[in-house]
Amino acid sequence: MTSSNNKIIVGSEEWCSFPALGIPAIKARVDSGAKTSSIHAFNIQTFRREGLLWVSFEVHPLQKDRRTVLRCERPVVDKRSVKSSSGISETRYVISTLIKVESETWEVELTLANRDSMGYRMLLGREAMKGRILVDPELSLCLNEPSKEQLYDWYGQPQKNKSGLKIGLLASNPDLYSNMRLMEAAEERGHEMVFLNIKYCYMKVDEQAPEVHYRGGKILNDLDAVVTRIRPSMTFYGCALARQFESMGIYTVNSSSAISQSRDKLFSLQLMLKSGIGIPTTGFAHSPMDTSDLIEMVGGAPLIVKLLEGTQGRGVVLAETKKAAESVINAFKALHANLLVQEFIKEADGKDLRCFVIDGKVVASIQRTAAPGEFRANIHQGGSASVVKITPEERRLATLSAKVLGLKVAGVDIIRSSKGPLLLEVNSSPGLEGIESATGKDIAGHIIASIEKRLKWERPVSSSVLETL
Ligand SMILES: Nc1ncnc2c1ncn2[C@@H]1O[C@H](COP(=O)(O)OP(=O)(O)OP(=O)(O)O)[C@@H](O)[C@H]1O
Ligand SMILES: [Mg+2]
Ligand SMILES: [Mg+2]
Repeated sequence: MTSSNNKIIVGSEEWCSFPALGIPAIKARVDSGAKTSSIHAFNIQTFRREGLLWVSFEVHPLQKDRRTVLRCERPVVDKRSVKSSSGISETRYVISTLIKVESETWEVELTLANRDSMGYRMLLGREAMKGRILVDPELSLCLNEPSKEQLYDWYGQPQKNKSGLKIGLLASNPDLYSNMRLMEAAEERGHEMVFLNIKYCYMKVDEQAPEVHYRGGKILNDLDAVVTRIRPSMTFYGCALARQFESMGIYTVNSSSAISQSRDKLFSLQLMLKSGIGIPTTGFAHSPMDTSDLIEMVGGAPLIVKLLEGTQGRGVVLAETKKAAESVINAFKALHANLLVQEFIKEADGKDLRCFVIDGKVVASIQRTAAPGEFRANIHQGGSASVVKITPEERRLATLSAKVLGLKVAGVDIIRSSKGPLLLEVNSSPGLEGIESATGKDIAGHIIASIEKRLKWERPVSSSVLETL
């Protein structure tokens, strides 16, 4: 349908295609409120071709279907930095490519977004529609809609037989970004993932036939692997469940022993030191009497006092003078808390590194920078994240720390001191949001891939005809 001035009339959602990207059909949400158009892209990687910066990325052209994947390549025409509400800066690449709507073809700019826009794989913004399209928001799907047969022809029959792995996600909150991404990545790679709420699992401790049951009485006996994402407050019970799965011969990542070990901060730092990993000079105490000696032990003020139970930067205090240090330690003492005093690495200038280690390799790293006037780089304390290139020494430190604790997946925090990189801590359930949005990498996919490798699972040859497009 066209208007009197020959513009194409569209409704709120329409099918279009991108001939130069090899996308024969994709349904777009028409959104004149957005300036630029965007496409939901993942596994975004840049490379150089004939001196130009190119980007390669994958697209799921069909809604609610993560198994159909197209890989596309285009030169980068622009990079835009978008800062999310959580303070994470994200680089979005912009490409220019041909769009085809009905029988008309023209060049448009597309932002590669790594989030679904309201369940649509693409968003058609007003710049792309300028001079060519009129929107009637009362209508939808006014243009030619591809038939089911046509879609099968282009994208292959939907696969019915499940040949993937069955993986459990042992965690507490299915709505957490990290957990949603793991579920998505497993499905994307052809597996079935079930969310197992730690609270709803119970077990039969039996030498011959150990079992895990799930709320309602279902016996969990058909899992190939379990991804363990245990929050600190659930360490005891979560690790007991992980151990139970292990005794049933199910592969766990991370394993129960590695998690319990890494949750004990004193023990894990002692293990690190034994392997020659450098940490800031640290003193440990439980409600100490000899406050003054404790302070001298780590070189005097300024120093850092940490509650052993703290996370996300809570319970970490900078004491600038000996007096301040004494009062903080005495206050913690009154709480009968386990505490740690540590040399303050001033030259780190409010920055630290988070290296994400999977299977002995650093797959992504970010630098976290504290908000002005703050020394803690935690995102939860207003810090911001950016991509960083780490040195070979930092890489070694990160992989060795994960290895010493036996963690297949680890978030290793490193601080840059004048004596070289020092280890701050190792996290056995590192969050994915900060690192994925800052680097654009599919870390969840990496985790699932490491399970496939360990279980020697091979991807069945795709029945689709995508290669020929
Ligand atoms: N010795 C130190 N010198 C300088 N800065 C430090 C030191 N220790 C910690 N920091 C800063 O404070 C932040 C928080 O410290 P740390 O990571 O030890 O505790 P946490 O973040 O509460 O624990 P978790 O990461 O498990 O949530 C670090 O990210 C770092 O920026
Ligand atoms: Mg900590
Ligand atoms: Mg930390």
